[in-house]
Amino acid sequence: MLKSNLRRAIDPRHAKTMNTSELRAEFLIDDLFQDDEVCLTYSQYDRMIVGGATPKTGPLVIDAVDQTGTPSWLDRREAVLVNLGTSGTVEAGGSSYEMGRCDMLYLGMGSGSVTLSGADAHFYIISAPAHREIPARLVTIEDAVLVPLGGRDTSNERIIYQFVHPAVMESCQIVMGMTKLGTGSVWNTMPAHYHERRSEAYLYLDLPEDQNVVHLMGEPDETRHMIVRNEQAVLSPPWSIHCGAGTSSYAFIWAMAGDNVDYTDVDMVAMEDLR
Ligand SMILES: O=C[C@H](O)[C@@H](O)CC(=O)C(=O)O
Ligand SMILES: [Zn+2]
Repeated sequence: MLKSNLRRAIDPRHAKTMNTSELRAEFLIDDLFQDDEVCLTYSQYDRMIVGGATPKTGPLVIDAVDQTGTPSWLDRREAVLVNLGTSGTVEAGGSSYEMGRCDMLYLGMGSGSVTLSGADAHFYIISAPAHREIPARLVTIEDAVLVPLGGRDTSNERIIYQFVHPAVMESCQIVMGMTKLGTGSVWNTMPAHYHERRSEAYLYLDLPEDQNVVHLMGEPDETRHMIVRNEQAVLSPPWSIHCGAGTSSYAFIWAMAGDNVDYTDVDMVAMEDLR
């Protein structure tokens, strides 16, 4: 079964009036992984699709998705699938890909329907509009470019793994990777930034079931927080910071889409400017 829903783009003037449940309804996706379901959220922020697929008892197929208005969802889009379980298989464009944990599979425009299987697999899905065909590519953690950041004295020692990134491969809009915090480090993306030219989605993972991440969002001088659990995702509008602190160490998958694929094109926020 495939379920998809639409989320509208929220203006920051509206966002700052929202209470906890209103913020969560617009910006948190907490139902990505349901047995034998594909669950897609189509966001009007850069028309990113953020989803999950859990092929528990048999294969799942993604083909037509109402919100895209095309016969097959990748007719005018590209996608990246990440296996968060153990071994899993993805079939697309006449090829079959075996995926280990946290491998990322890039599928270009025109890949057609996608079949996902693996009783112990569950897949995180990101998609964005594309303007040309780029060949599919399986990117493993060995293929990723590592960027160490932060330090122990600021509780943010972490490694950025760039998977779908100009340093590794071409894409149309998607820039995507994973960040793992060192033991004892809890802060991600601090000092904070936003990027007016791209939207972003975070999926928190490797967080123990009884722990939380306090995710910070909002304009730099009007911040709000959401309490996030393991394997829940957050939509980050172009006007919003996106960072957080966990009650333990964790990792997260970040994915962006927008006007450029320049990872460094960010609007940094000075510590003293946060409110
Ligand atoms: O624009 C870049 C994204 O927000 C993330 O890659 C940031 C991140 O992983 C980190 O600082 O920990
Ligand atoms: Zn960012």
